[in-house]
Amino acid sequence: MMAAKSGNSTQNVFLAQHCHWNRQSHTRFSSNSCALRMRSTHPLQGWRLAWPDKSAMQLHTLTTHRIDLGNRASIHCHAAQCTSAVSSFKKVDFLKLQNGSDIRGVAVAGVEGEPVNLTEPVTKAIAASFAAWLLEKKKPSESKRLRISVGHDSRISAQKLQDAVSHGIASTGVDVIQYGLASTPAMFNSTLTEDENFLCPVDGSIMITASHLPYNRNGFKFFTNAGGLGKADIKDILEHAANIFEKVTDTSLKESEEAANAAISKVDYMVVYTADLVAAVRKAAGNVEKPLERFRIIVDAGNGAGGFFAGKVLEPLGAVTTGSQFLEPDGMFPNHVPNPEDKAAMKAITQAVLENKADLGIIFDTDVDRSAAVDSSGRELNRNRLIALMSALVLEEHPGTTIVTDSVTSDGLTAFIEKKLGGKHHRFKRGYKNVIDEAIRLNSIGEESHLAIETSGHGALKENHWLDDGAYLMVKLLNKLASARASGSGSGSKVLTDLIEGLEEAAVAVELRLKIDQNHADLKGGSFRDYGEVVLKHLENTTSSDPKLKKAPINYEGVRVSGHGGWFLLRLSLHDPVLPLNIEAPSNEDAVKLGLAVLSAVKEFAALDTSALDKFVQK
Ligand SMILES: O=P(O)(O)OC[C@H]1O[C@H](O)[C@H](O)[C@@H](O)[C@@H]1O
Repeated sequence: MMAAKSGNSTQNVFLAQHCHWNRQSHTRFSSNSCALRMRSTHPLQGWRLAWPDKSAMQLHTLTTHRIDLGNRASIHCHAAQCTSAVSSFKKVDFLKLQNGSDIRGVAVAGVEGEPVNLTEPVTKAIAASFAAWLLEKKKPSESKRLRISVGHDSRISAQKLQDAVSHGIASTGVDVIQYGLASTPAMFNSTLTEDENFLCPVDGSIMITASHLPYNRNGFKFFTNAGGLGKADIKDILEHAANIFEKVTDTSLKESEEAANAAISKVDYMVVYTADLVAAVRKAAGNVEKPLERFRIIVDAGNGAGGFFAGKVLEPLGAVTTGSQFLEPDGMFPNHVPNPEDKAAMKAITQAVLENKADLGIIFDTDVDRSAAVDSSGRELNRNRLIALMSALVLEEHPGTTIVTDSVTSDGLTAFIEKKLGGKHHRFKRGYKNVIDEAIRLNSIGEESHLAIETSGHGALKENHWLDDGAYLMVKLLNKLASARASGSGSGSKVLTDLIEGLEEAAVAVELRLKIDQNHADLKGGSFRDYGEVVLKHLENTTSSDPKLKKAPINYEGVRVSGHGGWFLLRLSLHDPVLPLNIEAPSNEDAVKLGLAVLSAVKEFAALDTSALDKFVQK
């Protein structure tokens, strides 16, 4: 099951340079107090982050640098003054690697215009910074060593980044538990599992993934047992990483690698994670060993990390999975983009379901935090339909509960949740972390919510620790199939399709992404966000004078307007210099009218590329 833990020889190497977080007091430690602390406490844990560079004797020449992090925190960096400390690494803009609550960058060279910025030294600095953040947060006693699990998806840069992450963590004196190929939700789960045989629970976890992005990208998601880290913490970690990075030398890097290998263990954690999923379905079916016997279920993992679902979850439950496709990890993603929002991906799983006469098809994104399904007739159960289906299941268990969704959900979905299912639809913002945090907030103020879900296929349930887990969403569907069969109330995926009967769907539903040229003079040196806000304000003013259009009374991002039997939403992208425009309407003609209303308001903005909208209204 796992490799034995090797020794702990990292400690001698990391004795010279110390960067530490001091969130409360902003106190500066003097050089002497730092040196004393180092000798009198556990050498590598506590408040310090040690990044390897020089020798212990350089402790005598420590100087302190303080970097302010606004009102959240400050970093104190004690760096030995030594000319050999001059890093041979190029300056890196660490904050550019932030992507909401994730870190994303280019890890593989070869794509024009996309230089590599997620190098191994950068990765090490980020991992070391996360470990330092964790040490500061958990404040472990001197006798306890913290541990961080590290997993990755199928990307071709996974191995090299896993090594770099491991070395970065180990350089702080924190133990590293490598899981190898894993899913994002499994990584979070490892902070909750209580099983010392698997070295669990871990104190923190890092998933190496860039979700559905192209092969040359990669990135990180971070977890503690409180869930995924938020934007503010990621920003702190990146700023701290930049500071660490500046102090790294070639020699220090090499030394750290040799020493760090000793702090690394390997565990097959997916065994635990998949056993939990299997147990959940068995339990829902009334403790039947093979509740999915005679079901034919096809999995499409898109050559990402989700292939385990066929052999390790469905088959033990009795399902036949022949016809499943793209289960082998392949970081070049040769078949289709692993993304349940992608048309080609949905077409591929639909075809496989129909060709194999399967009862159900299941598709995951690369790191399995998103998913969708296809019923036996080839009907896609993704986007609004998946939300409707999950809402139906959750509202059966929790009548009247609030369903939190992202902002691009349809009016038909609201009507379905509120009129047909008797729940409440709280349409919030785009972004999986936003919807999850909002559901948690609602519960904290007394409004019961059990489901936070996006049209992207991210969905999190209260019963599953608010973890957005594509595999768990699919387990909820399997539970329904299994329990319906056990109770004799139905067999096959019709049970699921029947649940969303009455969901009204617009004949036309499009998303057009209007780019903002960040270098355009019209920005007057300002940010694309400020520019986008001006565009949105102007659209809001223009549409308010059109009697055929009505602004949505409650709306949390962008401008959402009803009219011509449909609606549109123009908002700022969470990450890109883009204004995504969603339009839904009963006919193409109505959709064009809505498109024209937007176009007439935004066309005067010279830095906005409206070509997609121009084309759409000319149809
Ligand atoms: O704002 P957009 O560019 O449409 O991107 C929004 C999406 O970004 C990422 O993919 C997040 O994982 C999703 O949770 C989010 O919905």
